[in-house]
Parts: sequence; C-alpha cells; structure tokens
Amino acid sequence: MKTVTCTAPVNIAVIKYWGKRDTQLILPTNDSLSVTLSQDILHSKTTISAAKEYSGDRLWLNGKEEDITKNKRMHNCFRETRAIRKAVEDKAAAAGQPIELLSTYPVHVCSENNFPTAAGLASSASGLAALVFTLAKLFDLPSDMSELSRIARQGSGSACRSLFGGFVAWEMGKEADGSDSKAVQVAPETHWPELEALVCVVSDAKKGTSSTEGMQNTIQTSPLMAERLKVVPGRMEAMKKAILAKDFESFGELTMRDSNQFHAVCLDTFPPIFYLNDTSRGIMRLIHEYNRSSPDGKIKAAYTYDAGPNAVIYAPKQNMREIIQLIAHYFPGTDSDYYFKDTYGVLGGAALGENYLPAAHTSFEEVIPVHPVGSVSRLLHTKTHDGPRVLSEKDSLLNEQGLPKRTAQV
Ligand SMILES: Nc1ncnc2c1ncn2[C@@H]1O[C@H](COP(=O)(O)OP(=O)(O)OP(=O)(O)O)[C@@H](O)[C@H]1O
Ligand SMILES: C[C@@](O)(CCOP(=O)(O)OP(=O)(O)O)CC(=O)O
Repeated sequence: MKTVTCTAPVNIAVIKYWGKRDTQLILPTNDSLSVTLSQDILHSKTTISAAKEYSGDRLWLNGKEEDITKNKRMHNCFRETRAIRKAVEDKAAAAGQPIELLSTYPVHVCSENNFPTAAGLASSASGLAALVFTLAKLFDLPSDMSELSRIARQGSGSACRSLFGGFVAWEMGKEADGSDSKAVQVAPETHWPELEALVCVVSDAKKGTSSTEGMQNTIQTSPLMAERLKVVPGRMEAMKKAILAKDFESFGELTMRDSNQFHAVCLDTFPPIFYLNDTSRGIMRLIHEYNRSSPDGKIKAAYTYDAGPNAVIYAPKQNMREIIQLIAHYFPGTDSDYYFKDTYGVLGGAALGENYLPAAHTSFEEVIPVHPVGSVSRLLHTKTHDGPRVLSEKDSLLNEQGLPKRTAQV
C-alpha cells in the first residue's frame, strides 16, 4: 500500500472563466486569470492510498462516502494520471528495472474542505487540484505543473489555476484536443506580497445554479456574451501588466469591471441567473463609496464575485484594517468570535469597531444603510500564497486499513 496526503489552495479569478467551447475536455471560451489564496485559511486536504488488495476505487468527501462511479470528472483525472504512470511502468520494465504497478491498483480517496463545499467559494478548484496533485505524487509523475494543470482542468476548469501559487493565467489554447489549454504562472506569490484579500461570507448555503450548468446556458442564450469575448483578450494583457507593475489602480478597476461584466452576462442569460443578492450589492456600493472618499482619488479596494453572493475584496495591506472595520460596521455579524479572527494581527489588538469610523466613513450611511446583523456571517482575511503542498504521514486522513480516520456524524 502507498499513501500520500496533500493540500491545495483556492483561487479567486480577477478575469473570470465563464463558458466552454468543449464541455467534455473542459476547454474555455476565454483566457482567465486568478490569485491563489493562502492554504492556511482555505484549503482542500486529500489523502490517496493505492493497494492491490482494495476491491475498487472509493471516495469519501467531507467524511461521507460518495459513489465514485458517478463522478465522471474525477474519473477523467484517474484515467489521465494512470495512463502516464503506466507509460513509466512500461518503460521501466523494458529497461529491466520494473517498478510497482501502481497504475493497476484501486485507490481510496479521502478529502476534506476546511470551508463550505459547493457554496461559490471555489471548492471544486481546490478539491480537484488537490486530487490531481496527490495522484501525481502517489504515482511519482514528473512534476511539471502546467502539464498537471491540463489534467486538473478536466476535473473542473478553475482547478487548473490552483496548481500554482501567486498570480496564474489559464491560457484557453486553440487545439481541439486541449493540448495547449493549460495554466501558467504570471508571477509568484513573493512578487506582490502587499496584495491581500478579504473573503466576506454572505451565504455558505449550496448554490442554486452550478457554474457548470450556468455557463453553458449563458453560451447558448446570451447575446451579450459575444461582446464579452471581444473584451477579454485586451483585459488579460492589461491585467498581466498591472500585476507585473504592482499597479493596484489598474488591477482594482479591471477586477471590478470584469466581475460586473460576468454578472451582467448571467443576467443576460435566459432565464436569467442571479448570483448576487442585496448584501452583495451593498458591499459593492460600500467599496465604491470608500474609493470615492480616497484623498488622492486612487482606488483603495476592489471587489469580485464568483458564482455566488460572497464578496472577495482585494486591497493593498495598508488599507485592510480600515476595510475590515468598514465591512464590520455596515454588515455586522452575530457572533464576533466566529465573525472575524485576527490571524494577521491587522487590528493591532483592538476589537472590531473599537476606536474606529472616521467621519468620512460614517457619511456613507446616507447611501448604504447599516445592514441587519448576520447579513455577512464571516470575514476571512487572507493573502496571496503558494501552490499545493505535500504533507507528512501523520496528516493522513486514512488509517492503516485505508479507511477514513474520521467520518461525518449523521
Ligand atoms: N475536496 C474535494 N475533493 C474532490 N472533489 C471536490 C472537493 N470539493 C469539492 N469537490 C467537487 O466540487 C463540487 C462543487 O463544485 P461547484 O462548482 O458546484 O462549487 P464551488 O466550487 O464551491 O463554486 P465555484 O467553483 O462556482 O466557485 C462538489 O460537488 C464536488 O464534486
Ligand atoms: C465563476 C467562476 O468561479 C467559474 C468557475 O467555474 P468552475 O471551474 O467551477 O466550472 P467547471 O469547469 O464546470 O467545473 C469563475 C472562475 O473561477 O474563473
């Protein structure tokens, strides 16, 4: 039996992927670009073991066994990684130095997300990236991340970007077989450490329209989508330039515009798809007011929303304290311990609301009401960080029999 455990991060796109030109191979209709967020805050953790004795492939997700035969996308990742392992095994055998035939063994997969699954918090991205990275380690595959990203892409499109840390582009490619549709790193996490993110959890309920279904409805019914596809290439270039120059002004504006355009094509889909709610729109308004109040007129924060109501606010480190206090004032939580844990010590020991709210910020109340307690349930302060990590044996989610150490309480 061989067992490996790894974690993979979440990524939040600043130029969104929305639409497939091939739904089987998961080939997108446009390039996209994302920021990888710290695994210390949000991650998927996956243990995989391979053993001759297992009767078949099995999967436990968040402590519950799932029917792996129904998960076609996961199966794609098994097929692709096993094929590469098999080629290595055949080569080794031909050279007279046979290696263990791991490609023929059934596997047990056990994975946990330390945040809500399928709630628009990019769990499919970290989950499928963790799966492919762990399989690659289990099978000792060559660790070219762009190569692995082509496999992760077939699990969930956005997963291909979670194989790298920092700033990551998914190049859509032109080939029909998807051979050039892969992720590449634009800049490592060390390039712009001052860029931070605040995830505002508006709802952690499972979302209504999945990204997979929603994006194909957009492709089929939205005339506005054709316009978006003309705009994205220029935006990609401008975004890469902004990142390389650490130009938050351009980065922020492009991020907000692209999020808004993505939600506009959702509204233009027929029947329309609504991912944002009143709280999401309230946060957008607050960020625009905050930027308007900036003494030098420069953007201080930028929002973006995926296929759900949760806001992700990108901002330079020096503004984060103010932003956290602002959100906490206008969108207060129920339980302050749960609402915000000051992992990075940004409040300098002060409590939320303590010694805070400059006059300029109270004046926003004319435009944005203080929302009902609980409309934002939680704030997660995080940063740009590294790609997948290999953990040690003691972190394994499977026991010596290859069964989960922990199962969900029902
Ligand atoms: N840790 C994991 N390991 C394997 N598969 C996972 C894992 N976490 C999530 N998934 C898969 O991803 C699916 C959720 O994907 P979905 O796109 O609906 O939500 P999301 O990723 O949270 O949202 P979005 O991608 O729109 O931000 C799950 O139903 C499951 O099949
Ligand atoms: C709005 C998005 O988060 C959409 C993500 O879509 P998925 O990658 O979840 O879709 P599938 O490829 O069908 O699995 C934008 C993005 O992450 O770029």
